Amino acid sequence: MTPTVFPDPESLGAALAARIADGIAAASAGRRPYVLGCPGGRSLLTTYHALADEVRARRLPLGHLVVAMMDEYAEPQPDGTFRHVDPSAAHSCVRFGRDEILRRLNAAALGTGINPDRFLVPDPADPAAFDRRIAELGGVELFLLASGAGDGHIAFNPAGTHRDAPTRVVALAEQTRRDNLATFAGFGGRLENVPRHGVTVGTGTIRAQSHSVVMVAHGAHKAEAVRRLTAAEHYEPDWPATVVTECADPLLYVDLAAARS
Ligand SMILES: O=C(O)[C@H](O)[C@@H](O)[C@H](O)[C@H](O)COP(=O)(O)O
Repeated sequence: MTPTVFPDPESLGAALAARIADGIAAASAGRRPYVLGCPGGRSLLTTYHALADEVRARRLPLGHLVVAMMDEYAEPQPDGTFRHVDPSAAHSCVRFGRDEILRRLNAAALGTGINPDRFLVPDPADPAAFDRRIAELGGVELFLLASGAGDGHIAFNPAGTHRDAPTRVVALAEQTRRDNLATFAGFGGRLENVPRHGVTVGTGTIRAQSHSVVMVAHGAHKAEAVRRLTAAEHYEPDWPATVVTECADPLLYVDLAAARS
């Protein structure tokens, strides 16, 4: 893939937010849903911030926007089932989505905000329901993507994931857990604080259900991710983020620091 290089994460976020805002406006005019696939973590923060600015400046209504979070940490229960971690936890992707996306965008929307039933998170009790709901909505208009720095995980899909994997509960790879120490400061840098399981959108779901994708990588620590993604011509299971190469209308947005190193 050929990356589009931006000077810094802020200019990257501004360009991507303008693209998303165009899509939301078009969907609103056409009275159809606009499903936006969203990672938690640091990579898309500048985009979410800039999107709030776009929503405010363009007075965008958000009634057609569906925010689909790509994953959440999960805890095993005594009966062998799993449930989401406490949504008030600092590392919860549900918390991240509510604070960094819903609350921010709703505060910027002058009129209609995001309907609470249009915030989707895969449920460890019924992961397949997430894929069904996405399909019912007509797919994901734009899936925002990020790559793990150390192992190329995408959402929580670990190295070795099959390209057609559905949304499901997974055991987190140790390197994914190590990468996520940096993603969520609330772990206090202690690996034992990082949960061992998660519910994740599948690589197959991302491939089959996305109408377009933008993979974002910024910072010198993402240099290896950028190297792997630019070199990839097809899906490479040892770096699951390479699934981006097999998605419809894929783009790779990076900053100078990630591109240079
Ligand atoms: O946190 C999540 O929702 C994702 O599961 C995870 O895959 C994340 O996107 C990457 O670990 C990159 O994280 P950063 O963007 O913080 O580098």
